[in-house]
This record gives sequence, structure tokens and C-alpha cells, in this order.
Amino acid sequence: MFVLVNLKAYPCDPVAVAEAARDVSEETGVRIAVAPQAAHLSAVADTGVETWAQHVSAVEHGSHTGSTLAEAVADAGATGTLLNHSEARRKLADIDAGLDAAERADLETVVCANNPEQVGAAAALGPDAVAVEPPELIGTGTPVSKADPDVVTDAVEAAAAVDGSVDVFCGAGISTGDDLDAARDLGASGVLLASGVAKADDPRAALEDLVEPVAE
Ligand SMILES: O=C(CO)COP(=O)(O)O
Repeated sequence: MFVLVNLKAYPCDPVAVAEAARDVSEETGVRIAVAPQAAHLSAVADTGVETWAQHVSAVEHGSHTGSTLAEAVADAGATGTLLNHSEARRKLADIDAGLDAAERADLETVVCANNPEQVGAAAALGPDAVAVEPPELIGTGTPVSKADPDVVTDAVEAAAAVDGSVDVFCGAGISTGDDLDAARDLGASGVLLASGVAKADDPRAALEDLVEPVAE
């Protein structure tokens, strides 16, 4: 199971979370990556943790003020990027072009989607993975893998029907090892989470609990 921690714009210490994620990943053998604010990418990557961007713009080098250039994200140490999110919704054409930009910069990709139908559409664009995240459960602490398991199994089916090589992750309300275990049982190969770690009093303990079912 891949654990991808999206720090969104939460007021946590990105380097402290990154160091905890690096240590827990090394101790348990579980792949854990951290996606901080773009301005924190270098500092997070310097810890040695696997580092992801939250977004790259659908642009190439050029006159694109305010954009997040895929090449710049890679230069800062990111090896992957999220694309699209319920909290920052993109047009399909922009997701498609964002995937091209990520490929140019050799970044791994996870496209977020709100439901299994969108998962099918996103899978057709050829990302490395899609993450299904029902918006109504995001940030609630109620895990999608328990509250709405059909969403996960339907997402796995929808992606497989389009492109069997696209991994499916799930997110929204994931915070404990039980939640991760349930996600795995439903066919997800990773989890995408935010508040369970970014808002935890002790992010290291939160991560240790989260990966416990899949630790070596
Ligand atoms: O939106 C999410 C990750 O991208 C999920 O957020 P929570 O883990 O806070 O529910």
C-alpha cells in the first residue's frame, strides 16, 4: 500500500511531518510520500522523504505568470504530483495537459476524482493512478473505506474496465490502520489522506498507527 499525505494548506510544520514520514517509511518498509505546498517542496525533499507536488499547471516554459511549472517542481525534488482535487477542480482538458506536463518532467501522477464515473474518465487519460475521494467525507474523519465501501470497489472496477495498469487509491476520512486495512480489502493499492496526519497532535504516531497493518 502506498500512503500519500496531502498537507493541503494546513498550518502544520511540513519538515516535521516529512521527517516523521521518512522515519516511519524506513522503519516499516511502507512507501510513504508527502505533498506539501509548492513553496515547501525543496525543504521537504531535503529530508529525504518521497516528495510530491499538490498540482502542476498545464503549461510549458513561457509566459505563464502564477503557474506551477512541472519542471520547476521536479527541480525542487518532487518525483510525483497530484492532479485535480475536489477542492481545486480542473477541466478534463487541463488534467490531460497537466498529465503531459508531468510526463515531460518525469513525474509520477495521481489524478483525484469524486466518484467512480470520474475515475473511469480520469483512467482514460493514462495517469499512473487515480484516487477516489467522495467530497462529502473529506476532512470528516469518517473513512470512505468504511462509510461508503461501494465507492471504492466501483472505482476499482471502473478503472480496470478502462485501463488495467492504472492503480486505484482511495481517500477521505482515512486516519487509522483499520481504515487502511479496509481500503486494501476493497482493492485499493494506496490511500490519500490529509487531516489525519496534518492536523494530528503527533503526526509520527498517526503515521505509525496508519501503516501498522502493512508494516514489514
Ligand atoms: O482530500 C483529501 C486528500 O487529498 C482527504 O482529506 P482528509 O484525509 O482530511 O479527509
